[in-house]
Amino acid sequence: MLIKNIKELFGVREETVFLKGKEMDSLPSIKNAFLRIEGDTIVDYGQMEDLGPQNGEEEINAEGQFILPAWCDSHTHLVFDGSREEEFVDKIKGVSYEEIARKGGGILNSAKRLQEASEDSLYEQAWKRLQEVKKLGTGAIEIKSGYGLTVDAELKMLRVIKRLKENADVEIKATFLGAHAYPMEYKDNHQGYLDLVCKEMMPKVAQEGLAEYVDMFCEAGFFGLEESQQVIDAAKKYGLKVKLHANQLQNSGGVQLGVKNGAVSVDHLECMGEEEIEVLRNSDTIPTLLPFAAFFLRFPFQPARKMIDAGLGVALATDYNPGSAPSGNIPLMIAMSCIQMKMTPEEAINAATINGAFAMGVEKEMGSITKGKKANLIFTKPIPSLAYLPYAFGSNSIDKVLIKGRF
Ligand SMILES: N=CN[C@@H](CCC(=O)O)C(=O)O
Ligand SMILES: [Zn+2]
Repeated sequence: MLIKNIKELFGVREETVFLKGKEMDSLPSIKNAFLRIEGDTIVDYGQMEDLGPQNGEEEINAEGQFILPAWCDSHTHLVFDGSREEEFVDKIKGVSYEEIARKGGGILNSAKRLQEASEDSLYEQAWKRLQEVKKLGTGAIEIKSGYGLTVDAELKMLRVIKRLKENADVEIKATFLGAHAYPMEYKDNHQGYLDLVCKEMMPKVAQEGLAEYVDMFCEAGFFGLEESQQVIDAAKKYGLKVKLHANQLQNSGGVQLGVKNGAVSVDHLECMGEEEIEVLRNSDTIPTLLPFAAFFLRFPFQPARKMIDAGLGVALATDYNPGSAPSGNIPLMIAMSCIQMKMTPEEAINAATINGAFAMGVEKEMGSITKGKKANLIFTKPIPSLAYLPYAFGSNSIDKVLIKGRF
């Protein structure tokens, strides 16, 4: 397939490197470009004037359109049953997120529903969500368990993710999040639940190859530092990589714990001090910001500007889940990051493409326009500039999406 007359092709990179600090503000591009695809792979690109002889391949005219690499959403909870808008209304009326959780709402509410739902129903609901985010440009997505909280229900969730993986063209990575919340029956027996997660669930997850990552909600009131360390130690034992939900509600030491243990990423980061930034600067752990959760729960937005100005590279992800971020709309998330966190459009796009790809281990195949990578592309409608994308935040500026060489 040959795509011709592209107004501007963005995210063109010969080399795949995680972008940090000032590098994040550059999104290399080619104006008046062509792009050649063979099967599911990008094989060539350049300026129209350098397009050599054509060989009767299928042609697409992208006149007036920009093309970008598809998004890599490195943090979602896409598999869940139903929705939680009654809690949304409670929050409007003044009940806090923690209060809702203490009364058995929140994560436990979703867990109760998920335990009762059939695997087929969960699969169908998640499949619909996947189709919805694909239309908005998502070409790779990480999905966590964590609404099961029993051996059977956690495995059921992970099998749903496995099925999605087998049937979807979007790239999917699975994460085991058994340590998401303590079920009511373990309220006074945390060690009992930790043993269940580490000694019963995790061996099965590893044995069936159901997840590549282990995550935990590392936060006072959920999994404390010592409790999270137990989960990390078990993950290491089973050869699973570590991610953490950290510093959402407090400066709880989650960032430091993640860095100390070589976590791939620490995610959320609403509560960040100088020390956390410094610790991250001296590590390979990726800070992943989840602005939808801050927005939806009316928390302060993550200090993206401060972090990037301090030389850090960040990834952005939606956190798509029924409780704190019921949306997987990356164009909206990019707009929010520009408007509320003062990221430039280039920084936000890099954070949701190449840096997101690193945060979910797909950087060799996705996240940029690079020869040999998958043809995962977003075609915009005719828009005046790249900045128009976040500027016109309520409009859908996406015309079509190509995933692995297919519309
Ligand atoms: N913070 C922990 N877990 C999810 C929300 C879970 C929920 O409220 O259902 C998150 O990433 O925001
Ligand atoms: Zn999350």
